[in-house]
Amino acid sequence: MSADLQHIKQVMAEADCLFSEAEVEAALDNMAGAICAELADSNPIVYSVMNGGLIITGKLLPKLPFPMEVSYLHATRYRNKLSGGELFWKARAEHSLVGRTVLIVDDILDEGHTLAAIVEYCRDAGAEKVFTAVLLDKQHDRKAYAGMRADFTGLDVEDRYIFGYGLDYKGYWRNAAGIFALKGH
Ligand SMILES: O=P(O)(O)OC[C@H]1O[C@H](OP(=O)(O)OP(=O)(O)O)[C@H](O)[C@@H]1O
Ligand SMILES: Nc1nc2[nH]cnc2c(=O)[nH]1
Repeated sequence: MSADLQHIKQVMAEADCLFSEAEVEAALDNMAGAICAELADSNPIVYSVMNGGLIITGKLLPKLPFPMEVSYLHATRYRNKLSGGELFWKARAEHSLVGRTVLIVDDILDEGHTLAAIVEYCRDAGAEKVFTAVLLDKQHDRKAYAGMRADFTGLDVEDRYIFGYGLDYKGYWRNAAGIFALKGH
């Protein structure tokens, strides 16, 4: 086994589990109920924000029993690093958003620059209403603007480097079935 993979395994062995798979699933059920109450009759376009939004979108959407279109956006500002930089767009919307209700699904609202930029992009593209859903909201006072929250949030999480359920550690452990915090961060 390469030294790198040894490190990746070590990171998981030493990590703290903040939320179990069952706790995440319960949070997703709650989110689904709230989203359904708000958006069931809005014929939304749902955008998963790649890569981190992949797992939570796949888990959440089958819990929403109403018509919707589904696609993805790809914007990243961490690029497998532990701190964020400038937002880099890899894929934008292909649908016309004019007059549409849009739901953006991502794994985490940390500082919020990613979500803020995506919301602005959808509004500029003519969306009538833009909603946001994140599994995790990281608790700190470094948000893009004071009091920033998604419209739908699964769990509040402490101010540490998180991985699992779509969130990566150096590109790994997006597949981890729980929410984990990196030792010492
Ligand atoms: O609230 P912010 O501080 O802007 O950070 C949140 C964003 O960071 C992560 O994406 P990342 O840029 O790591 O790309 P990835 O989804 O491909 O991992 C995460 O998936 C969110 O999209
Ligand atoms: N993997 C990961 N990506 C992030 N993007 C913003 N915050 C985080 C975090 O805590 N973990």
